[in-house]
Amino acid sequence: MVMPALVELHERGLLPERWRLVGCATDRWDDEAFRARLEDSLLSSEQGLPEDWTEVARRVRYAGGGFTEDDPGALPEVLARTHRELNDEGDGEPLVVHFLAVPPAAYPAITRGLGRHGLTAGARVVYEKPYGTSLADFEALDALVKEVLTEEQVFRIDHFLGKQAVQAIYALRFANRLFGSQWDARAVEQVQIDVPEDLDVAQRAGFYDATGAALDMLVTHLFHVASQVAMDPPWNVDDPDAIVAARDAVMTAFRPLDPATDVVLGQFEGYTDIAGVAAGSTQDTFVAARLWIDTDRWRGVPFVLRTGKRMARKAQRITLVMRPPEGPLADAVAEPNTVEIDFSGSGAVAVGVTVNTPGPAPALAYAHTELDLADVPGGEPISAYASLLHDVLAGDRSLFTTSHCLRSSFTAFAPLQGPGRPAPLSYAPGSWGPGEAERLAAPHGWVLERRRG
Ligand SMILES: NC(=O)C1=CN([C@@H]2O[C@H](COP(=O)(O)OP(=O)(O)OC[C@H]3O[C@@H](n4cnc5c(N)ncnc54)[C@H](OP(=O)(O)O)[C@@H]3O)[C@@H](O)[C@H]2O)C=CC1
Ligand SMILES: O=C1O[C@H](COP(=O)(O)O)[C@@H](O)[C@H](O)[C@H]1O
Repeated sequence: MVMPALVELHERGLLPERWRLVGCATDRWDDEAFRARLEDSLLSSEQGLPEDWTEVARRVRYAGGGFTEDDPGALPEVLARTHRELNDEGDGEPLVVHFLAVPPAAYPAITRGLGRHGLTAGARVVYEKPYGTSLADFEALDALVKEVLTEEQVFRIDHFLGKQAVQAIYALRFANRLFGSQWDARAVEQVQIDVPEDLDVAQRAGFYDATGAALDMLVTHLFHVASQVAMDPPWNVDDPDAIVAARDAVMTAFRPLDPATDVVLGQFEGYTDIAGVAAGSTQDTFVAARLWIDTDRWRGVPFVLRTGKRMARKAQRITLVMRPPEGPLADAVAEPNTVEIDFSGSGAVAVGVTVNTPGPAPALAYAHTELDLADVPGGEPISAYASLLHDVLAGDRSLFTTSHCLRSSFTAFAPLQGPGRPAPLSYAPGSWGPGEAERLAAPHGWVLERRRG
């Protein structure tokens, strides 16, 4: 994720003139071996190898031997050398960004190590999600991070907040009375945030079996997308503090999940046969949850969230299911109106409406239409990671999460990690997950699944 984003920024001229990438992992490769690995992974990525790969590769360094408090491996020495190199190339103190794209269990040792080995001065540190693995673990990590770093140095990333169409919600709501005036419990019956994935977990079985769908995706990405949909209007969309405050406020109103009635977990058949997955693992690879948000705007409206691996297809969609009409045609309407945001890629906005069928015998029909944001003239879509990495370099924190917000999301999530956690139900690979999840989206069902089969 990080390397393609860096290459994207480089190709668009959005990186500082003098930049370097220092990779750090346990393997004791040299720079050339690391470059070869990056080259392979870029070649097999959607983006491909940049035209000026030689120029990019020239800027890549590698520090092996891992990095912990007790043993920092080669990182301090390679960073010091790189620093000198950059100073020789021009004026101005280089900015160091430590990007922790590692499992959450590694954060405490790395954080302590950054402090102990003198690598924090003037640096920014990006923590991947999940930032903590439970409420207690989050609190411990948060206290440790605050001992070592100032809040201005910390960037807790959740790349779904950087997706273009997740950000496009502001324009939809706040620049269009048509949508903005309907964005509440009076008009909306249900909100669906549906992120099925057809992807397997075999490439990252160790991480995945220690994490599971609910921790990997629900308390992180899906809760954050829910907060973007549900937030009250910030006092100024151009003020990062206003956005952060609006997101924090709505997350405080997330009601703790009730696992007995509002959560269905699943595990795809064959999961425990994957190398790296513990024998008899009860880890979830699917989660569907009904979240209640106790604000005046949303009280009584279920937010139904769903994601899972090896499902029927990949999609990322927010659907506002609107309440039925009142008046003379109320009984003739077969399908609810929908306002939809496809937040994969550069995104799309769609509506489902009831229209008249043209012809001699007028009848009502349901029609669905979609506006691809990539077709908006002048658009130059940027990937979520590139956009967020650019924000880190610029020091813009509006799309990064705060401790307050993560405390609220782990508090709402906590019941699912207690004794009430339901056992995962089995589902067939290539399906939409356990049938039991259907009831959470009642009465209309999961819109994405119904429409696309
Ligand atoms: N994969 C994805 O699609 C996405 C992942 N993320 C997040 O990124 C992070 C990493 O995920 P992913 O890359 O899939 O996970 P991996 O299991 O593939 O781990 C990535 C790297 O972490 C290093 N690592 C593992 N354990 C430790 C440790 N104890 N100390 C130091 N380094 C360690 C490994 O280095 P080595 O091989 O040297 O041990 C490995 O190269 C997670 O927090 C995940 O939530 C976020 C968005 C998308
Ligand atoms: O963080 C993660 O996100 C990916 C999905 O992200 P996308 O933007 O590439 O669609 C998910 O597959 C992975 O399990 C999770 O760790």
